[in-house]
Amino acid sequence: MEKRYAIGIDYGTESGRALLVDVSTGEEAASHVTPYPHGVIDERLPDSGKLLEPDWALQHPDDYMEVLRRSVPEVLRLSGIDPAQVIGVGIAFTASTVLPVDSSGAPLCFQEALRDEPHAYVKLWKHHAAQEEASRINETARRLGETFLRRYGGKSSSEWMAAKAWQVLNEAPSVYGMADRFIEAADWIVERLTGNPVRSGCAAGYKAFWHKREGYPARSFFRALDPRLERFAETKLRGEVLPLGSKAGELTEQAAAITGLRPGTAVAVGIIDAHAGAVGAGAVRPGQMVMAMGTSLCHMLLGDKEVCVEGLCGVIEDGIIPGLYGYEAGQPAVGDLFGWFVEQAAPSYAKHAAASEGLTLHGWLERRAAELRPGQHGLLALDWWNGNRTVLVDADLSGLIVGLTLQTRPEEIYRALLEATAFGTRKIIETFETSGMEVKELIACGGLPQRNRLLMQIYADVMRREIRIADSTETPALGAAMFGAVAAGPARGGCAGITEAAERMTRLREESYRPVEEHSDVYDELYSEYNRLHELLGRGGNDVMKTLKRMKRRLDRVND
Ligand SMILES: Nc1ncnc2c1ncn2[C@@H]1O[C@H](COP(=O)(O)OP(=O)(O)O)[C@@H](O)[C@H]1O
Ligand SMILES: O=C(CO)[C@@H](O)[C@@H](O)COP(=O)(O)O
Repeated sequence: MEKRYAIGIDYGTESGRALLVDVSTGEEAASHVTPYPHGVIDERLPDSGKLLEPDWALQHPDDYMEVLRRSVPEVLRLSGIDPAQVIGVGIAFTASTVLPVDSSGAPLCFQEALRDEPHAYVKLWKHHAAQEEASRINETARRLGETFLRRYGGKSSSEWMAAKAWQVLNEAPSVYGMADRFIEAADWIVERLTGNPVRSGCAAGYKAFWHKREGYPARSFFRALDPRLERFAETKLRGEVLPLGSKAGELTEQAAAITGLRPGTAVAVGIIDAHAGAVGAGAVRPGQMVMAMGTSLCHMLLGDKEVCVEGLCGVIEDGIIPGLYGYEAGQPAVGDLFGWFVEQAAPSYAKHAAASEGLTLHGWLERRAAELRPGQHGLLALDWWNGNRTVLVDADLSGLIVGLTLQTRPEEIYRALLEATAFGTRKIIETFETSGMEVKELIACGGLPQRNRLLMQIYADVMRREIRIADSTETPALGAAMFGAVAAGPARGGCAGITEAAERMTRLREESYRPVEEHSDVYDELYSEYNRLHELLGRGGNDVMKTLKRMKRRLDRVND
């Protein structure tokens, strides 16, 4: 029989990737990346150059269309397969990445009159300027005794739908008024492909307080936030919410013309990229934790019971694998933190040395840092360069390095930053365990496990656990393709369910990272100091980080 394929499209922070996969073996036939032409818009709007405030992060929705226009035809061309052999398409997307659209589903920023209006653009997941709204959501939900917040570890984040939409209402009420709906970018792309305005139960569950039996929080909650929000859920969040594994619809003629695929190809309901990564890493059993390690780090844990864990991002029934509870936790700066050091803080001599040795600066720093013994640099860092997502859930926290001296070298700082992110992950795992959740197995996926061996060894040492690595280097795209195969269904040569897709299409690498006892002993000591700093500065009543942030915001505004 002729081979059947699915395409997974993974919309990341900086770029979108299409992956063409054989649905019976998981063999990756072709992949293509389209960097977003506008990238992450965090300083100025594209056309007018209008300055954005601190903590803003926007995107241009046409960049997402560019991925459809370029990467999908390109994987067909590279593989040489007949488009008729592609039976399904799945979409993985960062989240909560949200945009306001008009009644035709067109983004408001496409309107000439709104091109100069920051609130008309996509708010990327790492847009952190709605912290005030998030804090008020938390206070109000607590005051009213709302139970939905328990599913999110007692706190909602400034990254999520309600905080972002409320920020639009507060700062640009006319834009809020013009928005027919606020939607996740994943759902927007699915709507472009199928014409169907359906919402992903995964994104709605983790990022918009939706629950499969209870729906969205009641009107009274939204009214208590702000009377203008009373009908927010039933108006601005309109659209049928479909569970993962369902078909959102079929490719329209128009979408087929853009992508080169056949009209009628099945399109799956969208999925958050990290969750798709967990599926693409083959996690289907309770106790498996997948760490999607890239710009940020998302920890996806499968469980067979619902436990409310302090400060975790969310527990959603069927949220990753139908039939299980999917837990999400995360650190919002991991690759980005190492990237910050390389781009903003490493001295020029290191850059020259790396170039003369034919290494990237990351590679050079990693090699040097690997020569150090754990603890030898005398440093300890808190990894909060982009705030803390779990367990403190506070975007206003910031980074810290303790122990710097006149002798401190760049590779020492680099190593301390790698370690800080590992300590942050250990804190998350320990929080799960003390809440009664079992973490039996660690699987890593994403860009970082392929790029930085030292980082992975440090994680194994800090966690005192073996870490297995997903075979695919593109697990979010693979997971999306798997959902595409499920949406197509067995009659068209696809899969009957996601567990079958995982059996057929995923595998782990032979090689794994194992802890080295004496390293782990040192890291136990350092971790207990990390923990002390975590408590002292994260919730010990010491507000120094918040004071500094407030001061910066005030002065940035004056400078505008
Ligand atoms: N060798 C390296 N070691 C550590 N971090 C790296 C290395 N190379 C790139 N990075 C960081 O990895 C991140 C990109 O990760 P990747 O998984 O490709 O992207 P995404 O999270 O957008 O899918 C960037 O933040 C970059 O700074
Ligand atoms: O927030 C989530 C998942 O909940 C991610 O989409 C977000 O962290 C972006 O991740 P990456 O850019 O893929 O590291």
